[in-house]
Amino acid sequence: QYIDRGLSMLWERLFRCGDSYMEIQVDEKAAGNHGLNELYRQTGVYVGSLRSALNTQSRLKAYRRMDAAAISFSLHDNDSIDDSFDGVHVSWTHSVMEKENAENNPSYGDSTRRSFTLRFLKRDREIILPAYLDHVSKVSADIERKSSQRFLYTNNYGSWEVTSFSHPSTFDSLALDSGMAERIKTDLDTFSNGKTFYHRNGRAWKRGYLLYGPPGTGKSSLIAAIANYMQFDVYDLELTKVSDNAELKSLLIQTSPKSVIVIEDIDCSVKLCNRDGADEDSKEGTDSQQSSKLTLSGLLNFVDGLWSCCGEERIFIFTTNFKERIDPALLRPGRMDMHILLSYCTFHAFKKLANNYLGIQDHPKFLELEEAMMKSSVQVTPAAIAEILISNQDNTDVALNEVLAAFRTDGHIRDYENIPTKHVDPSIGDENSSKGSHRKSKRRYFGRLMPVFYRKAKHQD
Ligand SMILES: Nc1ncnc2c1ncn2[C@@H]1O[C@H](COP(=O)(O)OP(=O)(O)OP(=O)(O)O)[C@@H](O)[C@H]1O
Repeated sequence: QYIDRGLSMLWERLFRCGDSYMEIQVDEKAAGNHGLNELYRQTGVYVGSLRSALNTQSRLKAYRRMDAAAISFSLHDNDSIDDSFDGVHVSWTHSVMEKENAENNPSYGDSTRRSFTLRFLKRDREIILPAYLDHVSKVSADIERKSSQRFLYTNNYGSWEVTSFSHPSTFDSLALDSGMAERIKTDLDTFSNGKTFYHRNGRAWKRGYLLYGPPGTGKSSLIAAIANYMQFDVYDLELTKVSDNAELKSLLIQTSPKSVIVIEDIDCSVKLCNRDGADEDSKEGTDSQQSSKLTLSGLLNFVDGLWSCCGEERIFIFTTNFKERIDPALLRPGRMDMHILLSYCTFHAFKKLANNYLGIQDHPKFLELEEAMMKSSVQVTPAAIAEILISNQDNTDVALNEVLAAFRTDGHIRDYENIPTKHVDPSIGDENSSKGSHRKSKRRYFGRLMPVFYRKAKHQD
């Protein structure tokens, strides 16, 4: 096999020797003994990810990084693989030379010298250099990010505490209105591919989403789905645990690029002072008041100020049950670019939940259900429907009858607009505060909200 391979490489070289080729060697070690060459490692990841690697290679190397969720592949020693970029054909060869051949070169101290060689026609050099090598670096960084463990950070008075993030929510599991998932995914894709656009227009490469709507309509689940779609880490910012603007800035600086920064229930997080640093009772803000407090202008700067650009490709997400209670300054484009209403369960969303929890795409009862949903004077959250379906997942008929009953019931009805505001004093921002216990119970019951049905609101967005 080795002789065959050697002969075919020799034949290829002889055959191509008349052509004007250019070769670029990417050594494992950086020139001048400066440690390992990052581009070598990235090339290994890249060539192993090429579709042709699995389809055409007769042998590959497999490995798993310490923090990686998936197995990766790389080229075997002295094998070659083809690739194309912008219509140009290139090939990579992974060469491994034993010490006898490498010992004349003092820069290689260990027993083997490994390198990748990129080969392409000289006339294509304008296309390949340096764009193709940049492409190799970018693709491999994306692959590594997607296959590695992701993290959920929560702030605790000035620093982030970290735990692994493995929320299962995806755009496929979410029950959303028709076309909404596609619209959000398109926006995320445009954002993700928009580095040049943002830089050319002098804008920070960040995007803000406001998710609003009644409790139990999937705001937290959508955040998890967005983070999973983008393969980003999540920073869950609890404003009640931020003592002042300086601390907010310091937390922001500690976040990494390619992350989602979330402030849930922004309307009830803290009683923010106005933009001048004065709260509603005292309109005369001073400099010292501003720095010793968390103010609205501190929060505005967090989302849109100079420091908000300290890490690239970041997504800010605010959630609220009451959009009208948020200061308009926070909501303007550039801060919250897309406002997404998550509302009560429509028939379209219900079918998704029925598929998720009962495994059915259609049922004779669906017609009756659709009619009941249209005529009903009550509205049911996806969380409540999900709860009914989970409790009756072994019996489809019972589950569907209970959903029908929910839309025909007069019991458990609340007026959504009458839910009290959950404002709390920032000075009591601990787990015993009403906000703290709201968030605590929300975390405890994540996915298990009590079924509460709401009367149809008179003025819905
Ligand atoms: N649109 C949805 N699609 C699928 N499941 C949903 C949806 N909405 C709610 N659920 C289910 O209900 C549970 C609670 O939803 P979630 O916490 O995302 O709601 P929320 O809108 O963030 O509520 P709150 O305003 O109280 O924070 C989820 O774990 C999920 O199982």
